[in-house]
Amino acid sequence: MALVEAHHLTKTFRRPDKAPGLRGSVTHLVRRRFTTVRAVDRVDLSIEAGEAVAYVGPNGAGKSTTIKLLTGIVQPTSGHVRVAGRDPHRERTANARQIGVLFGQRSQLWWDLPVRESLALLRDMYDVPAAAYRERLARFDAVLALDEIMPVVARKLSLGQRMRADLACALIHGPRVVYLDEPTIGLDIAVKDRVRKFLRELRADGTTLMLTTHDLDDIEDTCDRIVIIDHGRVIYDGTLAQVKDTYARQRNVHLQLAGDVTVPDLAARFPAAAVSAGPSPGEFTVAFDKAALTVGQILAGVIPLAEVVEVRIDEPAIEDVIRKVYAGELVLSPTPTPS
Ligand SMILES: Nc1ncnc2c1ncn2[C@@H]1O[C@H](COP(=O)(O)OP(=O)(O)OP(=O)(O)O)[C@@H](O)[C@H]1O
Repeated sequence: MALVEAHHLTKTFRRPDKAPGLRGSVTHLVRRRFTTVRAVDRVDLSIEAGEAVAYVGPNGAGKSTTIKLLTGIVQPTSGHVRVAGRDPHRERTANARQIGVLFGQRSQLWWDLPVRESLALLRDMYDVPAAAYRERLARFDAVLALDEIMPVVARKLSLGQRMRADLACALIHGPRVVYLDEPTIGLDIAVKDRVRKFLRELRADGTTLMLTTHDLDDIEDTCDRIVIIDHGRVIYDGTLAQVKDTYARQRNVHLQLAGDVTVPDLAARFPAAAVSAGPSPGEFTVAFDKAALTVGQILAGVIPLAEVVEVRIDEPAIEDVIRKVYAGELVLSPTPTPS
């Protein structure tokens, strides 16, 4: 059985349907009307131990609500969810021992306590053995540089320091599954790198990760699998490589050539590609579908025409694909087949 299992998981909220202003409030008191919002709509998920899954979607897609369902904070309206065989809502206390949660926009630190004391409180709450506690702190310190923030009262931490401390708090009890909701939001590049490195190490240790993020570099750095949600529904679930291969097959090869080669010369060689001249003499870009042509074939076609001084290949970025999905320009099939 998978570590995280959801079947037709659904959460609806009732939102008051109220006209603005005092008149709207009074009318609402007399005649209550509500709109039902399906925040999560028949979501199926199956995450195996040790996987790192990116859970992405536009604002309001239902990401945070899914995390809240998996952590047991909210109860499903319908459907089924199990984490390590447990019902997260009904068995909240037992579930809390096996999961770690980080909400990037909210802290779980005790505001008036130094970081060291927040960690010690969590150690006691979760009955973490002394040796495991010391070993974990040492390991976290190596990547998150905790020592320098241990004596600082939480409310005096900068955002980056707070996130490092919160990550340690979310993991001090050695959870099997970690849910991270926007773990790098608002952080500068140096702290982002530190956090991503930490996530990679966690993953290497066999911890299962589920990550919601708007920062696509987080995904490329940490996850192999991506689940895209929109309007509460899963619209794609597959590997990152599959998304790229299936929906981002366009490749660009930039060539610097020595000799009298023209765009028509190259275009005649590669009728299936689009050839354009670069900004300097001898520079060309060959844009092609990787299913139709390979870089090797392009080089083999160019070498008889001119000396190749430099070659650069653009890999498709996952954000291009996801941006198109968000903008409605690309419709992903839920079970894509690789080309
Ligand atoms: N407690 C609530 N009461 C009413 N509606 C809610 C509640 N929580 C979430 N919603 C609605 O459910 C939908 C999904 O919200 P959710 O916060 O899960 O989205 P999200 O993908 O995490 O968005 P974001 O990227 O902006 O954080 C939205 O329409 C939101 O307004």
